[in-house]
Amino acid sequence: MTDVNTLIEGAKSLGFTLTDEQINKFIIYKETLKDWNQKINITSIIDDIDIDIKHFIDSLTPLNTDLFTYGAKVIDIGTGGGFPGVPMKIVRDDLNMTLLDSLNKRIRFLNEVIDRLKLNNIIAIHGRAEELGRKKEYREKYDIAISRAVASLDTLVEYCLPFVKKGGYFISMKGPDFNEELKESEKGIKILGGKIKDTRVITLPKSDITHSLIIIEKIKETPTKYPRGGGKPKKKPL
Ligand SMILES: C[S@@+](CC[C@H](N)C(=O)[O-])C[C@H]1O[C@@H](n2cnc3c(N)ncnc32)[C@H](O)[C@@H]1O
Repeated sequence: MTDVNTLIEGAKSLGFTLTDEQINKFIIYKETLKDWNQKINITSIIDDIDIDIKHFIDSLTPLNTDLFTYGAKVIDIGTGGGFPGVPMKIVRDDLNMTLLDSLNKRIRFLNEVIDRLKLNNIIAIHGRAEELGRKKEYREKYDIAISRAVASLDTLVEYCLPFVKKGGYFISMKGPDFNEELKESEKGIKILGGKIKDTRVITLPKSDITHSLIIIEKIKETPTKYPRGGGKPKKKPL
């Protein structure tokens, strides 16, 4: 018998009462994750309770901001095994979700997850953020860009802010000590058309793990020369 209590109680303390259908989707997601993880490297977190807390519950924390309006168009950049995008989509079926990753084997895994969980209005795309962010079909088309554990914030703002519409938000999911990173990103945030709106520190339910959300509002269009190519966002952050 799969123990779903941690998931149910953790979600509840964030304000989400999971339906049987949603619980079932999390169970299938976890099975698929553990199964594929034996063949391809998706995550180093493999313990059942750890997956519930560090992947599933943690991924739901951004939904507690009031930014995710009904039907919002969201892109999860560097989604890996689908975090935070897939758990968010399980709980908020109305969201229009794009999952982006530069590793094609992870995209294949995500397509299987989308299929097995029968999720609609969600797509997994293969590409590098700094390349897709220059393309008309993706550039400034999203209400929210979100990213967890992909790069330092000064690099990440150049990956993510180009996708966000004016008036939308980039949410960076970080650890507890974000002040230094945030300071080093201030210049880039301004150049790319962003403005720091809020920072929130969250203790994950059923644990003593502290995480943070850095919320950046897009107040101006990103100048066309960004994101830069040739690996510059990473090698030489703004
Ligand atoms: C450490 S994993 C984190 C995955 C997931 N967000 C999580 O929190 O579990 C980082 C992921 O970002 C992807 N990635 C790194 N740089 C990227 C880029 N420039 N564009 C798109 N994806 C990228 C990697 O392929 C990898 O799957």
